[in-house]
Order: sequence, then C-alpha cells, then structure tokens
Amino acid sequence: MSTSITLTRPDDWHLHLRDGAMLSAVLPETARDFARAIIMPNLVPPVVTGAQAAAYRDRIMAALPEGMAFEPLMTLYLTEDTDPADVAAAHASGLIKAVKLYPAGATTNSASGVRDFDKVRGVLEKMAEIGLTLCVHGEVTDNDIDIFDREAVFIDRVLDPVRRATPGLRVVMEHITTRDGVEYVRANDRDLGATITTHHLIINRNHILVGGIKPHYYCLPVAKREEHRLALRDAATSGDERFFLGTDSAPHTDANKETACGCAGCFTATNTMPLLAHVFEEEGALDKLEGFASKHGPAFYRLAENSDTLTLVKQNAPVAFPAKIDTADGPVTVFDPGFPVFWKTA
Ligand SMILES: NC(=O)N[C@@H](CC(=O)O)C(=O)O
Ligand SMILES: [Zn+2]
Ligand SMILES: [Zn+2]
Repeated sequence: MSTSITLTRPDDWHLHLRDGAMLSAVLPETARDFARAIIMPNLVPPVVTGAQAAAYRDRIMAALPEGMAFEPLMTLYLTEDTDPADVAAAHASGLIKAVKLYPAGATTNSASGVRDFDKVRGVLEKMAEIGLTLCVHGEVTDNDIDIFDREAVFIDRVLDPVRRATPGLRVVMEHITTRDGVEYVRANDRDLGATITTHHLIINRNHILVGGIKPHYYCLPVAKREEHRLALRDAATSGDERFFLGTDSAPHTDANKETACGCAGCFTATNTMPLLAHVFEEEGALDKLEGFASKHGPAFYRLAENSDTLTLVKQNAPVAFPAKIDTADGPVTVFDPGFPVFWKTA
C-alpha cells in the first residue's frame, strides 16, 4: 500500500547556491523539486550591486542542466555603502526580490555586513517606500552575548527598533530557531514573516553535541533547546501564512566541515521535501505542508503560486538518499536526519 500527496510545486525562500563548481553541483539538487528560490548573496566578494546580481543570475542560468526549469529570485547583500538608487533600480527592473541584511560577523561570509544600522537607514526607507523585502539574519554578534541567546537579543535590540523606525518595511526573519522568534512574528500582523529550515524542525542542540561533536549538524543560527524546536514545528505546521519554508541549504565541502574550525551550514537541498513530508505527517499535519512549502511564500512576496505540481510518495521501506554529492571541490555531505524516512519525490 502506498500513500501519495500532490502539492503545488514548492519554492525555497532561502537558499545558498554558491558559485563555480559548487554552483554546478548543487543547483540540480534544488531545481529537481523547487520551481524558484531566493538566492542568498553571501559570495566572496558579496553580491552588492544590481549589476553583480544580474551577472550572478546569468551564471546560475548557465549552470542549469538542459531540460530543468528553475527561476532564481535574486537578492542584494546590504552594506553600509549600498546605494538606495541602485537598489530601487534593481527592484524596478524585476531583477531582485529582496535585500539581505547580515550583521557584520554573524555568519559565513558576512564580513561586509552592517555594523552601524544608522548607515543603512536611507536604504531601508527607500525599501519601505517601494515595498521591497528585507531578509534578515537575526543574530547579534556581541562577544558578551551567549551564542544560544543571540537571536532573542537581536529581536529586542535591533529588529524591533529598526521596524519601528521604518514603518512599512517588509521583513522576513530568516531561519528562525527560537520560541522568541515565533512569538515575535505572531505578535505582528503585518509586514513580517519568517522562514523556517528543514533541519531546525528535526534537530536540537543535543544532536550536535551529545555522543561526539557532529559537524554536519552545525549551522547558524545554531540549533537550540528542544522546547524551541517544538515551537518551530508548531509554527510550521499551524497553517499560519507568516511562516514558510526557507531551507537555508548551505553547502560546504566535507574538508571545510570536518576540521578544527568547521564552517556553519547544513546541506538539505537533496532530501528536504521527503524530510518535510515525514515531519508534517508526524505532526498529523500533512494537509499543511502545501501552505508551508508552496503557498505562504508567494503570498508574502506577492508573487503568483507555481502552476505545476510535485508529488511525494510514501514507500513501504526506508528511502536511501545519497550520503554525499560529488563536487569538483570535494564531497558535500547530505543532511542525515538520523531516522528512517519513507517519503520520496515521484
Ligand atoms: N546557515 C549557515 O550556517 N550558513 C550559511 C549562512 C547563513 O545563512 O547564515 C552559509 O552561507 O553557509
Ligand atoms: Zn543566515
Ligand atoms: Zn543562509
């Protein structure tokens, strides 16, 4: 006996595709299941200007295998020198769908991010005026703030003041990891949404640390206590339109993960939809998966839903997903949930 569900084809509202050989290797993993994705701009050097975003978009399309359809939704990396007029022009031409805010030093390739929020006030005001979304990596970087508290402190010290100072600014809190993030979104009924990753619905901080350190479960924001994972599951499966899928699939080679100072990021592009089917079924909420993965994101970004579909089928035996994908830079480990998964895409 097999069960199947057919969804409007999903989109990924937070994705790292990188560049060069890594881009070529990971792009098909996303394009197989997803129609579109918000493409994170944290390359080295970052994608700061409209011209750089256009060139990156062309490199992505050139890397797409024949016969695959995929639309990259481009973003600009906000710096203290970003020109509001360049942002407005890139938005008006349809090239970009969002601007990404990285607090300087918060995560992978964020050195060019923002230190002084007063310096980006003009850009944020322009974005509020034209209705362009700000995607936020929501963690403070102060040395005296515990890494497990950095999201909650960011909401109080940075996000809420910035939103109050810029009425009408549309914000997505990216990859929320805490009950505090869920509650902040629920307490605001306009201009605020949040992405939730696949892996933060599955792991808590014990998975990273108990029984030996697991570098492939290390990402930023770092997974928190179990109560927070449960709050994320509740938000994702609630049907609340303000929460939608952003996988934050973030490939790093095994050599860069399995080392004394390992990179942050989980690579989930390959098996995200089967893992989500497992999680939503476990929560008795398979009927909410389409909203989370395929409908709430387009609604927030004011884009049409995809017109084609994706079917997931439940097998009788566990599905064997590849443990790694090969890239010219070396292997990249695929996120292993640590339990058998019976769902696969048709
Ligand atoms: N999530 C991560 O742990 N890493 C991301 C950056 C980010 O999204 O913060 C990356 O680019 O590797
Ligand atoms: Zn981030
Ligand atoms: Zn990310």
